[in-house]
Amino acid sequence: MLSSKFIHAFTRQIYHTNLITSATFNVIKKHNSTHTKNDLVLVDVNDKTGFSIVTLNRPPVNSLNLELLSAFSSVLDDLHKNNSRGMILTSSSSTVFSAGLDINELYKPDMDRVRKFWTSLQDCWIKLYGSSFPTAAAINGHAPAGGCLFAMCCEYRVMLPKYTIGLNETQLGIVAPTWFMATMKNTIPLRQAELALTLGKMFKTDDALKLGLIDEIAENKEDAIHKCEIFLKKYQKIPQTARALTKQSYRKNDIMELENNREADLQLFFLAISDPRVQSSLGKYVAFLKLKSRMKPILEAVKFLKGIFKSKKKKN
Ligand SMILES: CCCC/C=C/CC(=O)SCCNC(=O)CCNC(=O)[C@H](O)C(C)(C)COP(=O)(O)OP(=O)(O)OC[C@H]1O[C@@H](n2cnc3c(N)ncnc32)[C@H](O)[C@@H]1OP(=O)(O)O
Repeated sequence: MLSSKFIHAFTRQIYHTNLITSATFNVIKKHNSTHTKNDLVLVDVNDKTGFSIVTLNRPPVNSLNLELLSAFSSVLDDLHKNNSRGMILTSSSSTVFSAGLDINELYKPDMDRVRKFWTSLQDCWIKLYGSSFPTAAAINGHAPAGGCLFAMCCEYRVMLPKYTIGLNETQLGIVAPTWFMATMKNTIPLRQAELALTLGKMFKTDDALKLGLIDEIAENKEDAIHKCEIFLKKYQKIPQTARALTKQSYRKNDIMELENNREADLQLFFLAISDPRVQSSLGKYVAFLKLKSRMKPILEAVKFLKGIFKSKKKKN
């Protein structure tokens, strides 16, 4: 049976696509500017296509904290209300799409804040995965864990070469929630999803393409956005309501599973982060990331010296 919330969402969709007149679309058309949600999420509507480029903008790595998730959730509401023609999700970083959940939200958490954090993550997933408007991701950098999740929620993925994408949770000693797994099962073949999830595997761009985790490779961010636009334009000839309801029907079991069990999912999350073994893994991971970040200049210097050494050897 459909949950009342889901029926409401469907009804709202029909209302939006059938009853809201072109006046709503004109509002979008007039605004060809960049809107900000606390600067953490930038929205740029193209007046010719009606597509919104939504840019995650939390340097250095777009790690998903409460504030970023709340801003993103509110952007998704706005796009829905404005009957958006389509969304392209990307990042303001030149090397990272999103580093996934902000580990600082999970490690030694404040319980009041972490409740809001997880609830916001649930909101974003429900709104993005079940959005009435078509979505594509221009993955212009690494996309581990939550970054991969948001990319997989979109209906089409274009990625730049030499980056990595995947649900790496098991490598951190944590278990991806069932709705993360469901999103991956909806994206790549079941058997491959099981292997990828249990191994916590991160895929390089080429391998992600072979697996079907992404749909295309682009030369640069501009090309990625262009390829996403070509994908979204395919829907311009398809009646909006039929497209939206087909997508939502396809994804409804996964969405209803979470909609109907939000509190249980929250309790499971609390249980996981209260486990001393999980906290210990997260603590080690935070320390590893910090060390890696501090070692960067040294590693880069070593790489540079190696390069000089190699070219001198070639000359001799
Ligand atoms: C318990 C149930 C919950 C289950 C669900 C979990 C889902 C998740 O999303 S868990 C998060 C998993 N994310 C990762 O494993 C990614 C970790 N980060 C990286 O692999 C790399 O940072 C990167 C490949 C994304 C980028 O590499 P790059 O060399 O460009 O940057 P770094 O020098 O590594 O990082 C810069 C800076 O950012 C901090 N940082 C990186 N990732 C996170 C993060 N996820 N949360 C918080 N902070 C992060 C890193 O420590 C550096 O900070 P400092 O310069 O201040 O040390």
